[in-house]
Amino acid sequence: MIRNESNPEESFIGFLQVDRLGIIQYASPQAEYLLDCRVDKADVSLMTVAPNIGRQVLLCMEQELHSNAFVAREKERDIEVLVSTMMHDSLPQGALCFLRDIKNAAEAARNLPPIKEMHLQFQALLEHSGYGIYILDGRGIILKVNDVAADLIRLDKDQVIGKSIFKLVDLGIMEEVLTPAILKTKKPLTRPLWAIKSNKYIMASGIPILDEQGEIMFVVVIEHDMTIVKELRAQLNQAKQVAETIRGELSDRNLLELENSEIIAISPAMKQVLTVLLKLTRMDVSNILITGESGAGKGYLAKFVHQHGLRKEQPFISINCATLPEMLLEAELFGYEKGAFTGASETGKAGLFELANNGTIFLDEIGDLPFSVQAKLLKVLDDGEIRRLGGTKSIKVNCIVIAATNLNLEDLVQKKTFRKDLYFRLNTFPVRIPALRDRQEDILAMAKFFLKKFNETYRQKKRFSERCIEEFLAYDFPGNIRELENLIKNAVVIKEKDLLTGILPANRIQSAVSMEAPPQKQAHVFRGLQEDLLEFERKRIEHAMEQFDNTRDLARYFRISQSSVVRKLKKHGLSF
Ligand SMILES: Nc1ncnc2c1ncn2[C@@H]1O[C@H](COP(=O)(O)OP(=O)(O)OP(=O)(O)O)[C@@H](O)[C@H]1O
Repeated sequence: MIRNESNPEESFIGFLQVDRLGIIQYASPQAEYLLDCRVDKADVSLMTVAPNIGRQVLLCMEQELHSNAFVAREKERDIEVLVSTMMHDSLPQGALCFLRDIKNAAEAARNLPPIKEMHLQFQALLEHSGYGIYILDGRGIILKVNDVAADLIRLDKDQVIGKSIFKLVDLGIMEEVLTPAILKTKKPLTRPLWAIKSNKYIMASGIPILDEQGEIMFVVVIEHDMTIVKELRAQLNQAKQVAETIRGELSDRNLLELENSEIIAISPAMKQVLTVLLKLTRMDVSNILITGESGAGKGYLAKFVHQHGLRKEQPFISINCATLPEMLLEAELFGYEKGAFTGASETGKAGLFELANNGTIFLDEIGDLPFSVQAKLLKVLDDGEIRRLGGTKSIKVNCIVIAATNLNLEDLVQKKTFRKDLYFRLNTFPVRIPALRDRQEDILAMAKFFLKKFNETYRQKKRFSERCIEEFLAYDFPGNIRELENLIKNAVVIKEKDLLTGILPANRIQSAVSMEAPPQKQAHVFRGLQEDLLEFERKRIEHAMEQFDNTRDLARYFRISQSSVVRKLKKHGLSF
């Protein structure tokens, strides 16, 4: 509002601050220009430099008016004055005076709002901005303070206006404040403060207003109540925790969605494995070591990790470390430059790590990795860099590494055929897949899944007999899922009859089924005679159906009529 340009003649508004005796505390260059004086020493009275104005200002304080406006003639100028009294305990402590030359003002009136209007605007801004506002002079005396600021420190405005901020802090009336630091450094400052009395968290910004000499005229401090922001931050943290929980639940939901996919996981043990793998894929972590017996699904799950991860659009490169001799394996993994070895291609070749860049590389049978290649693999894991055979420059690669083995790597480390440091690097996220025999719930689901798959592939309508299912559950599946898959594929293709029986290796199944016998007898104790007879009848018919393929032969075998055979087949849901 005060135009503070270097040439006072171009300014319209002068500003003065006097104490309650009319001694000038501060005069802006504009005020000095209008009153034709210099206030550079102490104790200059307004009555001396501008008696007509001084008289009216003192009168205003005497009469305890909050503000007044008048026109007075000084030094052949008609000067319009707006007085704003600084009150303390309802007593005037001094006054702020805004001055302007009416003649100039008339000329400028087209551009400037009347001084009273400006004052009103200033007051409105002060009181209704929503921020706490202090205005202090260059000595730290509080000139103005609005209701919001007073409320934040739980004091009346009159208790602080006209007082030194230093004294108020010394007396413990106000707590930590910004102004002393700003007066010292003459620099703006923003700091969080804690208003103990109102229990509010405040963000305070103080700005020094400097005069032409670089001295502080005022300090304006604006306070923003951040309590709500703090509360919102607490709510946000709470929301984040909820989101984390939901994310955890989502991985369970993902498991549900997987029920429709080609991955079978009914048993709690397998569900746990999938939950862990889903977490790892979501976090895009590398160095996952999958262990488990041969055929348990290690390769299948490695692919699953890739397909459900952030890199699913990128390559999935798989290599069996047991199938290639040392030199070739090294060339496969890291590539080679032309002429690197006898028989090397003329152009050189990129290695699998390069091909898997940004995607996933799956190192199957990692326990069989030759010792010399282990050191090179360790370097890739540590530095994310490879060097082609015969090459000199390092190439950066960024891929998820998943390794798998059915060997016990710790044993290999003991036997010194596997590097300990590599084992620790690869084993960052170990996942053990349980053997199929240890997840009974999955056996039937898998069996049904493979039967449906191969029936579709080979256009068959094969189905399992009851005995077949009992045998599955009693069998120990040394070859795990791969064995089950192959057995069913074989049976679907080879067996003549649609009702599948005896598809497991005969020598192993005998003992397995007989071992299961006692609990079954136990179960019979609780069944009625009728149910037992029905089950006996069904089993006999199923056995007979393995030897005969029409109802006529069955009738002859059981020595009953053909129509009785048809009725019984229908009753048990059986057919040829
Ligand atoms: N969870 C599963 N759901 C459906 N099919 C599966 C599942 N896990 C494995 N399979 C099937 O089982 C077969 C064997 O799996 P995989 O080759 O991944 O076993 P592996 O543990 O890697 O065996 P190896 O140690 O001999 O390499 C695969 O052909 C796949 O079709």
